[in-house]
Amino acid sequence: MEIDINETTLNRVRGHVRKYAEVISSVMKVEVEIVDSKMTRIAGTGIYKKAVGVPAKGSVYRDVLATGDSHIIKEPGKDALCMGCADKGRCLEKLEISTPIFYRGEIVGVIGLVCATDSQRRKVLENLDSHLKFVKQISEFIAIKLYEYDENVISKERKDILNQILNSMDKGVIVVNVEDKIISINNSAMKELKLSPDYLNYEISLKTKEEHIYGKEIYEVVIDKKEYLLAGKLLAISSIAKESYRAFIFDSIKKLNAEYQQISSERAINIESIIGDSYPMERLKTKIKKVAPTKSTVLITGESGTGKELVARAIHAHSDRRDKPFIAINCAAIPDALLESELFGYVKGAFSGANPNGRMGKFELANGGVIFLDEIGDMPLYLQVKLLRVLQERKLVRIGSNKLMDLDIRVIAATNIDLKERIDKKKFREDLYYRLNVIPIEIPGLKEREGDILLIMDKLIDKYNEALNKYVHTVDEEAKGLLLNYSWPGNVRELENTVEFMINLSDERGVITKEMLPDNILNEESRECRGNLESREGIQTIAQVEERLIIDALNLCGRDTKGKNEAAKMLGIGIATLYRKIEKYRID
Ligand SMILES: Nc1ncnc2c1ncn2[C@@H]1O[C@H](COP(=O)(O)OP(=O)(O)OP(=O)(O)O)[C@@H](O)[C@H]1O
Repeated sequence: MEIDINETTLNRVRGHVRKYAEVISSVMKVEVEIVDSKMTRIAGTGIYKKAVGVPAKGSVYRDVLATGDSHIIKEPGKDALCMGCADKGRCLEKLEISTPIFYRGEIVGVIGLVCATDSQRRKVLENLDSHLKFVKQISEFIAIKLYEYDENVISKERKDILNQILNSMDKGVIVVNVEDKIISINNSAMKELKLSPDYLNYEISLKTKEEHIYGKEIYEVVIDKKEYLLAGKLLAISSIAKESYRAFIFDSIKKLNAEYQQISSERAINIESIIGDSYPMERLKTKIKKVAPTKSTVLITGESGTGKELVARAIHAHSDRRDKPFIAINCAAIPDALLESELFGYVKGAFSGANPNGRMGKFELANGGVIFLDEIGDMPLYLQVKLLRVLQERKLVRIGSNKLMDLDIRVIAATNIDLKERIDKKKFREDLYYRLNVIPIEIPGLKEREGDILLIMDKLIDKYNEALNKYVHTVDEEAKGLLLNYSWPGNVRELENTVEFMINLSDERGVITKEMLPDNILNEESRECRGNLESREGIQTIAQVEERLIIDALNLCGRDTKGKNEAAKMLGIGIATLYRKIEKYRID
């Protein structure tokens, strides 16, 4: 519905005007013509029907439009108003009644009643009062129609404006009526939920999970059997109609889902998640409980897969920052060129190729909570300088900005390489080392706490029995011996992969036997045997064994990215560790 500015006000409701003209004509048994403010006939009955769209000539209508006064011309041709009329002398009308139509204080048209015969004239004059009232009433009805028309235009306009605003929002918006049907859905929501406008009127179920992420409530949303986990606000919208509406406003699902998963896994992790009752592990747990409530920086050291991240999360879970973010970043897994912006963020237009709106860095995301800087030993030197400054000043500046931001953050760093050795090689700053090493936590390798192997294995067997729908209840003595003797270079991560492997191979007897163990464990056994048999000659250094194992895994899985990922999994080490070792041993 668009307004044509050249159109007269009355013409906008011409359909209604024509109906009212017919109504007057049939009730009063007279002919009717209705003209607009430009004297053009909008409606006409009887002989005037053909003249619709044609300008009326009579001077009476012009006078009504000018003065706003009604006129009753009882003797057409003789009335003073007829003097200037072009049709004077040829006029066949017997009686003419002209009534103005007012709308918002303006005269927008005239209703003209014309009697062409004496009998019509007589009947109208007999009931003149009630007829005049009736026409005035119709004139008001027309004004009401004009009002409704304008209100319609205004509300459509408002709706259009609102839709434009909603569709330009990043947030998804879904409006739902009392019957839980979708009555409006914006572009962001359609994009995020992969829905089309056809989903209007579909039923939607919105149930709160009574959990929050960054202050937003998490909802389980179901539309057409599709389930989504969304975080946002559900607002009740009051309306003048009886019906009430609710608007669900939510954020980018992918982003929040990723954050949600991170947070929910963080929530689930606490000191109880650290399995092991060996002496070193008991000491570790006591230390975690002691240091968790402080704000001091922690440096966790330990081989790959010993549970450094697990310990960092447990510290977070037992600190008073447990409801604040825990943000982890692996400094070795992110290319140097990107690491700086990942850590510190950047402002709008900081560099080409960046998000045009700028981006928060991990430090900013972790503000108020904990940042976990994994594999800190791999951080390039120039970033170590920047990190040191952030740690000293507790202030942050995004790349491309000069605005200082206050940081209230606890730093937990971790490394599986010898930082002292890196310092000697001038690859790690000594001052940063001392800044980080306020509370050192060392996690022993799995082999050094053999007592934990069976305990952790038992828990993992339960986990994978459930996940893979199996029922393994025993590991036979021979397999147990091999597992206990194995060197576990990939530590708990490797043990977990091994358990998953064994449970996959298990049969309905539910007993793990030697045949179900992965090759690397069996191979190590045969190498050990060979070593024994051939005495000192057969002994290799750990590094040699490690290099051999990596080459074997790469030969088996391939050297492309997918192959390397598989090889890392098979070896029980992280992908970043694998890359580092490939570089260390110069494996092609
Ligand atoms: N004591 C433990 N009890 C239970 N699970 C453990 C334990 N230690 C490690 N894990 C599990 O082993 C896997 C590897 O642990 P995590 O990622 O914390 O090791 P990491 O030392 O940080 O490894 P990387 O140096 O390769 O990053 C995770 O699935 C973790 O839950």
